Amino acid sequence: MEGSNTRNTGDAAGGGHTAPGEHPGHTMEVRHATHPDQVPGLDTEDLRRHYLVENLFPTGRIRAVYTHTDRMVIAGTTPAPGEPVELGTFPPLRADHFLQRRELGVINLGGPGTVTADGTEHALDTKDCLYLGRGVREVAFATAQPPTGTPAGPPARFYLVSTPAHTTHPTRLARHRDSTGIRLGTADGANIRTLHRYIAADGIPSCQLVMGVTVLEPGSLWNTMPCHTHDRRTEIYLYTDLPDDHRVIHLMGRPDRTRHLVVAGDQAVIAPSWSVHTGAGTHAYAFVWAMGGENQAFDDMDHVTIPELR
Ligand SMILES: O=C[C@H](O)[C@@H](O)CC(=O)C(=O)O
Ligand SMILES: [Zn+2]
Repeated sequence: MEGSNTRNTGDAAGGGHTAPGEHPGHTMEVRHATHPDQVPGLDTEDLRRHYLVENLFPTGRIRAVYTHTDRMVIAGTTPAPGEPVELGTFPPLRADHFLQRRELGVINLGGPGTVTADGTEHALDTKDCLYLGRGVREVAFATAQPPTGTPAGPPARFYLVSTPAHTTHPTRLARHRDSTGIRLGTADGANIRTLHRYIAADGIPSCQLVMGVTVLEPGSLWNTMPCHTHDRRTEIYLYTDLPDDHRVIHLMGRPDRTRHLVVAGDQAVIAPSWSVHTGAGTHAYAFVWAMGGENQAFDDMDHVTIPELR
């Protein structure tokens, strides 16, 4: 299959020049939407090329993926100590700045970090979530300096999810340590987990973005089982806190024609509205889930019973 993943860097779309606000090291890959009838004909590599996002957290620069599936953008960066990474803009957006027509959720998955938005610095610890609304112009990500005399810890690692926005909502921070979350699952189902809803109808207000983190208990392996689809929203899972030598077996596709992707930590999977999105790890893990689309009604799901899966 040709032409579905267009590399669209500053060079490709800008005719060799870099416009103001575009950072030469940053990249934005554009992925087209797919039809569910394509899935049964896709082999492992094709499935991964369309739905899996790897290498999302380069050091000192941003890698972004723009999917035409609900026009969600995901991106990641690992700022080197002392060298903030500016968001800027990307040629495929044809925007003066990233948030000109968009809103953004940011979750830090690494050590302590900061996000500076139009001059205001926000400190984000691991799993804290910052919402930036439409119209914010200057955004920079940094690894926090350790207090003098203390050795440097792991760098911050920022995961970004953005959707188009029709109006402005205020910047807001949700702290992981202040969130009690919702306990779900059973020991018999090997799926005890805590779901933290950050950007949502009952959380930080947004235009369409819904975003949070689910953390599995040690010994629990399954997320979202029984699983579901939601025809009014696309959802993207980013698996994290998974040791290097472990994987999540992620199920996707129409409920009666599933396929699987073998996913490592810090990789993301795009689930179009027709696709289930569930998985079992060879080890416990956490994942960031983010949705965009027609509504924000979290419970607007079509549940799939376990025997219905094929
Ligand atoms: O539509 C909602 C999403 O699939 C997730 O929020 C589900 C989830 O985090 C879980 O069950 O652990
Ligand atoms: Zn879902």
